Amino acid sequence: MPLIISLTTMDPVFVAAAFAALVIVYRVYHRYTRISLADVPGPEPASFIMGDIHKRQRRVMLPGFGGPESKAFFPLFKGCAESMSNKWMDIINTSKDQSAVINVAAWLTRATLDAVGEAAFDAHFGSIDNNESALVRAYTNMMTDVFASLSDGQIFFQGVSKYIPLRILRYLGETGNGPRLLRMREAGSVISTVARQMVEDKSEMLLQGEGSRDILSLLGGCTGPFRFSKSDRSIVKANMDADAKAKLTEEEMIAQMRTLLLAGHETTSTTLSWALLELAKHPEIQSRFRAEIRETEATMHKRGDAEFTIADFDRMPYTAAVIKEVLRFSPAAHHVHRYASQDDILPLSRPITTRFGGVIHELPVPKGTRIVASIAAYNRNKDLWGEDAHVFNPERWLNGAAKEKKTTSLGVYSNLMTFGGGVRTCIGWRFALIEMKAFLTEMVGNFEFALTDQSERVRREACMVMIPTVEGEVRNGVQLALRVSVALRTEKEY
Ligand code: HEM
Repeated sequence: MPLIISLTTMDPVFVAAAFAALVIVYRVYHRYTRISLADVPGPEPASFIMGDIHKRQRRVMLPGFGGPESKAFFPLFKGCAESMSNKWMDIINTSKDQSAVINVAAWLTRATLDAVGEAAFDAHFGSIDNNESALVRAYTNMMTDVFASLSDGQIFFQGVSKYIPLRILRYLGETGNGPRLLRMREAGSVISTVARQMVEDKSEMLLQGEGSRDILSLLGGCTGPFRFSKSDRSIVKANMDADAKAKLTEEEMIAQMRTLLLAGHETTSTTLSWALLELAKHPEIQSRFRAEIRETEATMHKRGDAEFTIADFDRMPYTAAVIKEVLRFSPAAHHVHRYASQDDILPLSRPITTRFGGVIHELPVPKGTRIVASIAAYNRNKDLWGEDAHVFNPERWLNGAAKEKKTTSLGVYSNLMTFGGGVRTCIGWRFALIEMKAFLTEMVGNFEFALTDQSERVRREACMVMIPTVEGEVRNGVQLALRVSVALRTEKEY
């Protein structure tokens, strides 16, 4: 009571000032005693937003990327790999010493573009035969032309772009005339035209009852979440008749196709390129890998088959180990972005020392926080992968070392972060695995890969994916030149 009485007799200005001072003291006390993300040392983040639109679009596409669907594409991937290796064989046969220096990364970009075209859209781009088509020209070196070697000004703009309203950013993207923007718009326009044409062609085919197993057919055909209506001549319009929760507008469909075309070939070709570089650096690993391929071919011939089947891979543990190690060691996408949609607290597997010397065991993540999660750092974290985390060593997948230290279980495949994780996990990860098996067994079965004088200068250039380039020659785009020769077979191995 005496306190209340004395407060009521005090000068109100003094009371207000005292109250404000108390609030400030409390705020300062709270700021320095509470754990804050701001105290954790780390880089500045950026992000994109999750939401219902994403959920709906993903639900529409998911049926096309299941296990059986991806496995069914194996012969098709093998066909694309064979077309490429036939071309390499021609180059080698016409060279003087039965070997040739080939920019394997550039070939793989085109071969995997053909593979995603056939599998996802039942479209025959013919990129392996014709590297001058509009689509191939649109994609060739697009990532390095647009994203490589940014100037200080461009990096600064990227940093501040998160404070600029989306509408203004879009306007700048549509009207700006810098060479990178022009390149991106030109490529985008070619790719959209091809996508629209594919939708039209597929609509016509489905009308004729010729839908196949490709993803576009699943979107517009009878096995997907949409029903193709004969009274309507377009997949997109048919899709508009479908359940409102699971429909794509025309623009969304074209956008999805553009995403699939890009995400479905740059990532796989890049990973395959890094695989070949590691095999060239480690001839003993390459030989062991080839020996397993030969052994499987022998079994296959014995039973009267001429081609690998998907089941053969279950008997190829070293192949699986090489692929896992490539995915760990050289993840195509080096980081993913997240945006916290609600307040959360992350428990830490290892305490962090804050910038003020405090030790924290959990991390508050306030709503709205932008997060950059490093795939490359997770995949080479010594706590998880051991002291040799920075060494390319497929053996770790066979001797149990890869599993030994795991306290976490992350992602969709072998505790690797390569395909991301959670609601935005790579939709095409099974597709990619089957494709990589098809390409690697074809390439390593037929060819030997060795380093060249240029190999020392090969660098990963972060252009959304880690593109192989040559130091000092980034403007020349994707480059990974290896010496390729025919892998000899003994009499018995034919
Ligand atoms: C080795 C090959 C591949 C790698 C390393 C890879 C990696 C990734 C990563 C890291 C993400 C982001 C996940 C996240 O934010 O958490 C992603 C998303 C995506 N990937 Fe892949 N990817 C590969 C192959 C493919 C293929 C072959 C396709 C399609 C044919 C594909 C289609 C997509 C799509 C559509 C998304 C967006 C998914 C969503 O936001 O829901 N990817 N991929």
